[in-house]
Amino acid sequence: MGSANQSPRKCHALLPTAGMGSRLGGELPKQFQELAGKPMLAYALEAFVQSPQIESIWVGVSPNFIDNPILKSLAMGNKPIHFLPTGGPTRQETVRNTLGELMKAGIAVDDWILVHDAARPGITPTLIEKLIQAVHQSTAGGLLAVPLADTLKLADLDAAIAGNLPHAEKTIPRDHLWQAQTPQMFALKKLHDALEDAIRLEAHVTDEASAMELLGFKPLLIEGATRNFKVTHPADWELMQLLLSASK
Ligand SMILES: Nc1ccn([C@@H]2O[C@H](COP(=O)(O)OP(=O)(O)OP(=O)(O)O)[C@@H](O)[C@H]2O)c(=O)n1
Ligand SMILES: C[C@](O)(CO)[C@H](O)COP(=O)(O)O
Repeated sequence: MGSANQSPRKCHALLPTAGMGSRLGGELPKQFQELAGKPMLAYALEAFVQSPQIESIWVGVSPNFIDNPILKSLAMGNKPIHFLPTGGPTRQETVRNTLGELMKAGIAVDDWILVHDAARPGITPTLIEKLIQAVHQSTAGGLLAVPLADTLKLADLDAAIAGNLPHAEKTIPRDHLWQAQTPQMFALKKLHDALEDAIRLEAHVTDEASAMELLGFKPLLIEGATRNFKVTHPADWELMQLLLSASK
């Protein structure tokens, strides 16, 4: 397979950062809180700045946060990082709005966009390269993901309704089940239009791949890494702090 650099289709990163981080808590949204010495968002930005195939980086920010000085402190390297006030009430609206601005800015409609959660600071240039190499010649796009390792239990619904401890009702076969990570890599306009449809139809879409799947695409699943887990709860924050401190 040829190098991604030979592809006429360029690659760009898009980081949605308009979430509240309510499950983590704290004074600031989690992506702007200091984790092992710098704002959590800085780690993912660094990984994309260091990835030679990434041409430009676009960050979807809540309009309420766009003038915050933290954003200025995040400028780094010689690659353009564009902070845009495109944050919306849901992740998919933030991504859709930011993709719309990329098209207005003249990014080619079939360029590759790698959408990555600001809350996954464990991403590395090696994982980004692996995704691009595997996906850049596909038609459907693809995403990092990890095969499920644990045994899966379905809890009884009655207990959940009554507020009691749940019981295992049955075990669900985990064969062929993967946990979706990010980056998720799709063509700019195809992804924009897929998210637009999903939002209009109020479809249950929690990542870019699910919007593409609704249109019949079958995105490639490329094995990611445990270190690329999403920081959602306080226990994730503590674990990520240990990991990032140890990698310094
Ligand atoms: N309206 C939203 C909601 C989420 N995100 C972003 O989507 C990514 C994944 O979301 P998650 O980690 O679940 O973050 P929050 O929505 O902030 O978390 P919570 O549900 O705990 O508030 C994060 O980079 C987050 O900032 C976004 O840009 N716009
Ligand atoms: C995009 C994602 O990180 C893939 O695992 C995930 O779907 C985001 O989930 P959340 O519902 O915003 O927590």
